[in-house]
Amino acid sequence: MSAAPGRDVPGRDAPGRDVWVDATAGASGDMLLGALVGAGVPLEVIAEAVDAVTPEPVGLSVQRVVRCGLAATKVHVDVADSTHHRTWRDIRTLLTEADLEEPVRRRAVAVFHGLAVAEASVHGTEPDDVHFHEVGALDSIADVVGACAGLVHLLGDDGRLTVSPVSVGSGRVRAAHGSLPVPVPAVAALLRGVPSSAGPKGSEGELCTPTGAALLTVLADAHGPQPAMVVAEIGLGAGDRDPSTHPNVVRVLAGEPKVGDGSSSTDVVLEANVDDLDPRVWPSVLAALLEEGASDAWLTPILMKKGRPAHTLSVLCRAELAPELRRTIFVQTSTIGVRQHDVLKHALPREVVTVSVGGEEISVKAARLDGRVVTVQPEHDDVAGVAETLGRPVLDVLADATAAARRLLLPDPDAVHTYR
Ligand SMILES: O=C([S-])c1cc(C(=O)S)c[n+]([C@@H]2O[C@H](COP(=O)(O)O)[C@@H](O)[C@H]2O)c1
Ligand code: NI
Repeated sequence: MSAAPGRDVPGRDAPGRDVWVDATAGASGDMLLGALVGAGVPLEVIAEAVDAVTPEPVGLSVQRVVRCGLAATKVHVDVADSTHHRTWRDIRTLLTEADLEEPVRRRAVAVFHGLAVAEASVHGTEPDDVHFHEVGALDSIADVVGACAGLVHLLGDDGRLTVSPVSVGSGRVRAAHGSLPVPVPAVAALLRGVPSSAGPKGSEGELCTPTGAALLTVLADAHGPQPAMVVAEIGLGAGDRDPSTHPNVVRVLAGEPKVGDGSSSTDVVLEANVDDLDPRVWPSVLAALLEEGASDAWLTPILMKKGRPAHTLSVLCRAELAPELRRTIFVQTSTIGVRQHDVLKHALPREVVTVSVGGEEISVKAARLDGRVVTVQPEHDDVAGVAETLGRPVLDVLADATAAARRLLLPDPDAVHTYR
């Protein structure tokens, strides 16, 4: 199998939006498509990705509908062979050979892989051999690929996807194997470790489908209430059902991450005092914590009880990462206790630009206050690498990179007090 030439979306200076998906009324693939279109994703973006994957034509159309009094968007997916069964192997081949943007392909493969693992675990088979039944039909491929393309369009290169607690419904539902309990087994497996509940009072039936659960869990960067953001677009996506108990819609809110005043920061600091760890281990502990998403990790020398020299390990991270990072601390150090404090973090909006020194590229991080650049910092690893390549002192390359970045970003780069 040869991979199609993937497209890395070159030159798309994606102004990444953060996205919050409200799945408190459940979610399915087509509801997510509707919500994405409602939030401003052009239908052509979704159609182009779906056409690249599906072997037979898939028709997509948009309808304005009302669900329990709320105006919403319904995306209809029209296919000819909606009962065709495919294995995960078949679908992986379709995705691998399709002319898709790489970020879309990566996500679609991950979502189907998540579905295959969940189905295999509940049916006692191997993921590669999972027959997707309803989920393998063209319309479900369209749901997954279309939703991935829509999300990539909104998120850009650096947006974050947060998903609310997921409502699953209650009762039983008819599927290929007869009547299944809700949440259906694949949904229950996919939602392991993620907040979920039955959902709106009085609602019956399947609110979250396996496709919806896979999209939400595999693609989410975080789970929780709406993060601090300046909302720009709102989309409500409808499915087929319109119960009287609640508006049966998924909501997508997209906007700018709210940074700059730190007023609703959800960061935490994890801390432990450690006096009995082989000091040679610390560098790999810090590296592992940073690799797993910590914003910063550091050691402070301290003098502990009984006059013992020791270290305080401090880890700054987003609140949702705390459980995983705490686990890493317990596994990789000798501590048997970890403290946790909430911290208010004031973060300036930052951007990364590329400058050239001696024909070599160096990334430079710049931060703005009230729209004006207040600091430029060349990435030290880049500087050191370029210094080695050019056979020049690191300090010289650092000075050249800083000067180049100042020329690029500052109105008067030579002024002594340019930043004020
Ligand atoms: O056919 C099978 S094996 C099947 C298994 C499961 C499990 O949870 S296991 C669930 N279902 C039902 O199929 C439809 C598919 O929904 P999608 O929108 O995700 O395609 C849904 O009603 C599931 O409950 C089928
Ligand atoms: Ni199943």
